[in-house]
Amino acid sequence: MIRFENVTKTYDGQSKPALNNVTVEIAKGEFAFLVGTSGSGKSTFLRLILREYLPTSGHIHVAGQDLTRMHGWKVPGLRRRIGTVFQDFRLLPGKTVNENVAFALQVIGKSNSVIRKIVPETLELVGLEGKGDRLPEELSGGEQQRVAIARAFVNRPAILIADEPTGNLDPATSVGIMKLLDRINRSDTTVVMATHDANIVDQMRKRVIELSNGELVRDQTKGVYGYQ
Ligand SMILES: Nc1ncnc2c1ncn2[C@@H]1O[C@H](COP(=O)(O)OP(=O)(O)OP(=O)(O)O)[C@@H](O)[C@H]1O
Repeated sequence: MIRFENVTKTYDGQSKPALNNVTVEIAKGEFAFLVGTSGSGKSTFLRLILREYLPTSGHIHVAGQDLTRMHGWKVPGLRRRIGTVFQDFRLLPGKTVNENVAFALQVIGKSNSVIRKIVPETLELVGLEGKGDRLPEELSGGEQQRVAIARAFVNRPAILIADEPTGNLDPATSVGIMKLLDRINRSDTTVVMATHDANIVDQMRKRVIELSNGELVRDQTKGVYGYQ
């Protein structure tokens, strides 16, 4: 589903690469944690999957397409197949939960009747039934992250990318969010999650890919966080 072949990414004006000759493959339906100290290249890895940047060298294949050869007009189609969740939720303020989730369907041209059916189904899936008319600012952090996950998943993407999704949440709330991501993964969605949350990684025992100074230094099935 995601394949990096000798991928190096050096940002403009930098001498040191943010990612250095990374080769890795994440299969359809897998759940992979991306760990590493601050600045090790995790966000760069995720942004390359979304084709926010092209690699400086190497090749990236996502959902059967070679991103280095992909025409720019195809990028929105690629991103429709990838849901994204971030530490800071990134919900639209002043829009209700229903509107936040519906927005993801409106931009891809789904009809109102489809939206009226799918939005409540997805809110129920993430445990927010009955909260569709609330505003994000009226919800707890954990609930806001559930809205963000509903919005990321409402279009049933092939891949879900999560960058520190539990970074702003307390441990108990984080466990709830991880159960939800696990459930989404079991519905055959490939999940790649960058995290600094050692407890979560140690509890979940999923694949762990570790970056250090832009290099892939560990790739472990049923892995642990593994460093301080
Ligand atoms: N837009 C950019 N321009 C220049 N350098 C960048 C840019 N984005 C990231 N970098 C650099 O690339 C390296 C990797 O950064 P990246 O954000 O991928 O790390 P990270 O592992 O996600 O860190 P964190 O855990 O703090 O989010 C760092 O040295 C960073 O300073």
